[in-house]
Amino acid sequence: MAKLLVADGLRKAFGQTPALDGASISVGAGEIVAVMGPSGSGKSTLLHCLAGITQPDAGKVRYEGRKLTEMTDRERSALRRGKFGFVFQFGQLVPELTCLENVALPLRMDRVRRREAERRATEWLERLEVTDVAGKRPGEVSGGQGQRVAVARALVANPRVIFADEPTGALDSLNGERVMRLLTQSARESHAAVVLVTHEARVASYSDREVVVRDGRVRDLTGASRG
Ligand SMILES: Nc1ncnc2c1ncn2[C@@H]1O[C@H](COP(=O)(O)OP(=O)(O)OP(=O)(O)O)[C@@H](O)[C@H]1O
Repeated sequence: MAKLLVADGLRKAFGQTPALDGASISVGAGEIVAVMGPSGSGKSTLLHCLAGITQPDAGKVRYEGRKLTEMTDRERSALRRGKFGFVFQFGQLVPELTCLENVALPLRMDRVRRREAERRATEWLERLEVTDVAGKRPGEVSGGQGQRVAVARALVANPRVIFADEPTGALDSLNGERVMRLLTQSARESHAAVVLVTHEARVASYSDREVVVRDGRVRDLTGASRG
């Protein structure tokens, strides 16, 4: 499989605390990878480095062969806006905007006209089974609905990689399953890769491949099980 995103030998410390200690991982186009591991092992830091949000102290991240770690901040933000989508534990929707406007926002930032942006946002609300909340503000919807809106927003601009950090962490198991089913189904239909940080085996089971981060390093479970 062609490798879309490759990180090699990432190191990152916060003061005296090492978060990553030589972490390497690669993600193929359209591949869904679950990143598991104990609390504090470096999962979120790894995700932030892969997404170009955090600069590692050492090591390289390449997206389609281009080194994120050597881009200017401006180039990195352009790449994030154009190619990446994000879903966090708490939807992080803009509270003043309706759910429809939240989903349309990435398109509006790309200068898509309002009517077209809202038409495409409406399609995504339909796919995520949340058309009924289109006119509501995030404060007026349930946790599960809010996460489905956040997934719609992450996918609306046709990203190549979705970064999801504990996307079901604040949901009960039924809503968590629904979010995971819709997230992975939509990503597969869009041929988007997913980097999914989770500590729940049930959530990780939606992925194609599981890796474990321990003490700032990555172990590929698939490779380990082969011997
Ligand atoms: N911004 C920061 N400032 C200081 N220390 C940090 C920061 N971010 C992470 N760390 C530290 O780096 C280490 C790895 O943190 P990280 O959040 O990547 O782990 P995690 O595996 O995602 O944990 P969890 O499952 O609890 O979210 C931890 O010791 C953490 O306390």
